Amino acid sequence: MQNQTKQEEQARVDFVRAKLKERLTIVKQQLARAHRETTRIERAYGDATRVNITEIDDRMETNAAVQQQKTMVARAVENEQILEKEQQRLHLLQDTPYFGRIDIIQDGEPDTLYIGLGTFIDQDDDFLVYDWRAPIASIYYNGTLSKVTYTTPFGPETVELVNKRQFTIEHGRITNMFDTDETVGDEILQSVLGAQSDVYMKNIVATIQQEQNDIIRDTKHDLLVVQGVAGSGKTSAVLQRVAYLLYHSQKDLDADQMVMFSPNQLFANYISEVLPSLGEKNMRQATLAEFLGKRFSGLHVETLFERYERDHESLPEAAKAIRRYKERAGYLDELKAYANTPGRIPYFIDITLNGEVFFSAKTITKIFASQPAQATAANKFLDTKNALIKRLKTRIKLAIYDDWVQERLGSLSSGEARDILGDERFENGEDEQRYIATQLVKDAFSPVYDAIYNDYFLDPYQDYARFLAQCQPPVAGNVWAEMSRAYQSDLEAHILRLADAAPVLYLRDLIAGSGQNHAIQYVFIDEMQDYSMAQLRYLHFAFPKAKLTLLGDARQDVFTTDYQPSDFIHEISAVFATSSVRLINLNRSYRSTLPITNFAKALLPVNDHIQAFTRGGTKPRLVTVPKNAYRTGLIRTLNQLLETNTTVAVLTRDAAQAAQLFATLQLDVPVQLLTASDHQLHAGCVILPVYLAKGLEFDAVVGFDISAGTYDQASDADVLYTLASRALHTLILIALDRPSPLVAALPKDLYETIDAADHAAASNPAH
Ligand SMILES: Nc1ncnc2c1ncn2[C@@H]1O[C@H](COP(=O)(O)OP(=O)(O)OP(=O)(O)O)[C@@H](O)[C@H]1O
Repeated sequence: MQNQTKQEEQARVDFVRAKLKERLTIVKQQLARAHRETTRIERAYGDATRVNITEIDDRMETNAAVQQQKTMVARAVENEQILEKEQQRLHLLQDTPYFGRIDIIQDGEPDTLYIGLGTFIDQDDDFLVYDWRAPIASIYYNGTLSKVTYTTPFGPETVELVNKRQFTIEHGRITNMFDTDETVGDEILQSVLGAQSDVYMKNIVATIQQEQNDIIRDTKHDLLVVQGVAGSGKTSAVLQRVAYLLYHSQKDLDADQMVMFSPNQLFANYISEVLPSLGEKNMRQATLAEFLGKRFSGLHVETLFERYERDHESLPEAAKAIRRYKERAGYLDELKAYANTPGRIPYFIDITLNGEVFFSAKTITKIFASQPAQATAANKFLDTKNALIKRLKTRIKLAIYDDWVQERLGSLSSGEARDILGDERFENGEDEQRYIATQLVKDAFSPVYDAIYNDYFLDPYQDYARFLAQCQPPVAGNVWAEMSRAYQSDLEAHILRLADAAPVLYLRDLIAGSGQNHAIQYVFIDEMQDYSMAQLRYLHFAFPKAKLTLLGDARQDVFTTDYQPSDFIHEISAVFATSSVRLINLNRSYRSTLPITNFAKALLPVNDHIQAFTRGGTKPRLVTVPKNAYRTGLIRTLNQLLETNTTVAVLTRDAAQAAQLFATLQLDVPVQLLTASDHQLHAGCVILPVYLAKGLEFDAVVGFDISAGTYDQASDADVLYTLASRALHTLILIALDRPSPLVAALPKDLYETIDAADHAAASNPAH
């Protein structure tokens, strides 16, 4: 591009930055003033009004004056928050005010628009920068040079796009810029993808690709399913989608009303910087294990990782069949029918107080059974609860004349009596005594109240056991009975297996009428292939108002290949049959170099759809070494890789192998072991089992023990594919004794081989 153009563009960058600086000074002053104002109002009206704006809820407030003061505080706080957000946006724009420019002709008038992380308007109301999420900015991502139509809140608009320019601006200097007629050209993408990785994921706003833009801007569908090959930007697109949705529903949507289910805590941490880098708050994040664990107090719900490690030892055919049976969406339908069977009584247990039965299971059963037979279980349950509360109240009234109460009354000090009375005043001593006696009884009976309120009289675990007993099992009766026994003995050890967790929760929620969160508006599920249909159905039930975005890759099915057929997409559409569904396929893989993507895709039996992004690099290396002589070579390799790479990962088959390898290497390589309970990724060299690396990426990946015996089964191809596709620039596979047949069978031109003798000699000349 001509020098003069570049100078002109640089002059504009300088101009915008100067304006930004001016504005920032003003906003800082305004913010300081606003803060003083908030403090002043809060002080003036005292503690009663010191509220967080989000706490201004629908609690009844009788005192109108206080209400008015609260509104004033809320307004002041809100004003401060708006200014804070603006300050944050201006800071974001300082280094890189924008990354794109479009020249358009609209209604015969030429116009030039610059696109950046946020809108910036000067005092003359000129738009110096447009937010990348503004309707007109979609032209930048979607349009080629011609007439283009974009959607506005008032309907479609058509303009002519005459030029599109991309910039890389660092610390206010344009380091790269060029015009393109493609959607978003390859050159800048090349340099972004060629860079070293970080321990945090970066945002991709400057280089969003057209098909990713569709995911980001879809607001029409209740269910968006993104099936994308490894490294195709599913996670990236979905995070920009969150930012997009927050921008477009500023008034009605808060980040707290969005939940992202992440595959593990490392991943949650890895993506945690993307939204803040876009000037937005992070949405809520949870792993499925955390979500389930919170709902079962006192029980440990088996995690996917624990199950994977256990399966790895043995997974008999019958166990697979049982798991498939329980993980169907239909299993939950059967549970629902079971829960609402007319005349059926859930499994109730006694409510006890101090070791004595207070309300027996028999009494509770009678109350439940007396409800209209056709009512739902939840309605009957609610009526039962109300009836129990009523009976409790009667028991309290009667109990105040019991001896123990009268004795307690007699021995109360005047201080204790005053504490109980609080602000209550009575006309005569008798009423006062009755009040105090009632409070004493209420206090003594409070465990009963808690038990009723918290549904402790329902035993969903045993109720589920009864359900199991009446199922039409997919295996022989004695095998099913054995599973039921194992379920009971696990319960005694306070363990609930993963396949039973969502069903037990569902049963409990159906009966107790609980477990649904109506406030959540969006749920995002990453690595959807790791979820069973039953779990997805349960999440749909738990967040009934939420629109869902599911993303995943059926080919990175590390956890379930052993027993699940993979027509996932078909099934999923059936599970959410009532919603408006859109399926988007992402087939272009951006993460890895061309040789690594070509190698990874060759591992899969069906791979024609995977398109590699053409970024050059060295071929993957397969090093075969004797089983007991890998150490020296591996140490050398890792130390070498660390010289030129920010992140290096050694990926093992399971956690035990990772721990063992760590113990072997830790004295000679600066290396860290990562386990399922870790939250934080580190730069440098890490060792972790491959399943924990899902969703993550590293400059260099060393696959350890890619040997015959470790990766033998056809289904292991998915695990190897996941492993290989974690690498951005370098992939090295270490086979012990003999390489995995899955790799050995690949065309030889896809990788380089280094044989044992060379490796041993190169790694350890003393040998
Ligand atoms: N449009 C883009 N511009 C720049 N980088 C991109 C783009 N799309 C994807 N990438 C990069 O490609 C890599 C993979 O992206 P991401 O992790 O979102 O993919 P994914 O489909 O979720 O991967 P996987 O399923 O393998 O975990 C990341 O480094 C991301 O920054």
